Amino acid sequence: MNTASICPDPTAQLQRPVDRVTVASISLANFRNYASLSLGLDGKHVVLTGSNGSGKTNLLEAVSFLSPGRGLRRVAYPEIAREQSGEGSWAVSVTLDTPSGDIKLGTGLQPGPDGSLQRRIRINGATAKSAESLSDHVSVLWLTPQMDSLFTGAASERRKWLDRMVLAIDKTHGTRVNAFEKAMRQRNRLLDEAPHESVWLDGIEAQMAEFGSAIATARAELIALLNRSLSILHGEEGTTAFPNAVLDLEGQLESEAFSRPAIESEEHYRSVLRQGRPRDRAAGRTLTGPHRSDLLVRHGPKDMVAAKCSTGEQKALLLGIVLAHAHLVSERAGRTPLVLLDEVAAHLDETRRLALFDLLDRLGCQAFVTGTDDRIFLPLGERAERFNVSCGTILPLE
Ligand SMILES: Nc1ncnc2c1ncn2[C@@H]1O[C@H](COP(=O)(O)OP(=O)(O)OP(=O)(O)O)[C@@H](O)[C@H]1O
Repeated sequence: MNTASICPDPTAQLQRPVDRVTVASISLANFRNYASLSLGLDGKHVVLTGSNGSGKTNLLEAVSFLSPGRGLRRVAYPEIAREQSGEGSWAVSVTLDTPSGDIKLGTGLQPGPDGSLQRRIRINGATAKSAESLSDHVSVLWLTPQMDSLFTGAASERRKWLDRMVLAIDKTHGTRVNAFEKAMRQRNRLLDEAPHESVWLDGIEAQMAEFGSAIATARAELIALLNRSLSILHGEEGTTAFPNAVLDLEGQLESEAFSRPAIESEEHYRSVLRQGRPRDRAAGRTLTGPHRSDLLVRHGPKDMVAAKCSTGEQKALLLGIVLAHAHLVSERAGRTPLVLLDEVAAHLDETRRLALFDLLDRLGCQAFVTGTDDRIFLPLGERAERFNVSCGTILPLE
């Protein structure tokens, strides 16, 4: 049965108070160009400036490992270990400051009982079973230069982004996506090797329909919630700095039978899969399902698809969505997320930059921002702690 529901009524307002969660300290061991680092913070925004290649993004990446997945660069864990060390292990330890007290989180690649390196998660000193447990304590959102081509690039990247946004408010979403992909691989193999095994196919397609419709439901709900947060944060039209983005899901399916209204129906998807066996067998893959859908983003005021907007407009739309997502996560989780903005401020004109700083104030979350020029962050004044990053060391700026 399809049980996915991020929120039964996407238009409902949540009234719960929001807790402010900040990083009070962070320690790194053997993490990229940091042999070891220990940094105390005071809960304000964190501005990291320094020359290219000094280690600014690396620190943001370390913070991004406080969420499930492979961090903001999406690399294999062994790549993170500092090359010069000759070891494969690395560690990130963070103390969070929350209204209910400090929480100590640790993650990294550490040798297991058999000596092989495994990702470890520790929460308040105890080993946690999975990285999803981190989501009970902190949410981490980010915008990086690698995301600049999101609107013009492959649909698969937008789906991954969308799923990551769902994951930030529904920690079971990753399991559902993995289960769907596993079942789809099994179906593709069976169609190829034993297409007449209809009982097996029925069973696998039932699983695909269960997880596939749950994925589609969760994505559709996230989009409804995000559109609402976009309107609340930026106004119906958006501001001059952040034009409102309007999000939608497109089927992008070769079969009209799996159109948007039907996407959340498990029974319908199961029958589409059954009927589509000959065609999918000929194609060598499953042609219908949530793995073929796309996230559509439009520039609201211009009523134009994001991919056709200027580079600056695309950046403003992206940033507007990330901030709206921060608003949504605060509301749903009842606590502010950490927001990592890598090389974002330098690409904004002064009006947009000041609007960004104001929005961060409104959201109340702790942001980690990077750049090569410290002066553009001066308007943050007392709201931020400023640091210089240089060859794997981080020192406060006066
Ligand atoms: N596994 C590793 N071991 C050692 N050094 C590494 C490793 N991975 C990356 N580095 C180094 O880390 C350095 C800093 O990278 P980072 O991406 O943080 O720079 P940055 O300060 O964000 O620079 P930019 O302003 O150019 O974006 C790079 O010089 C890179 O060679």
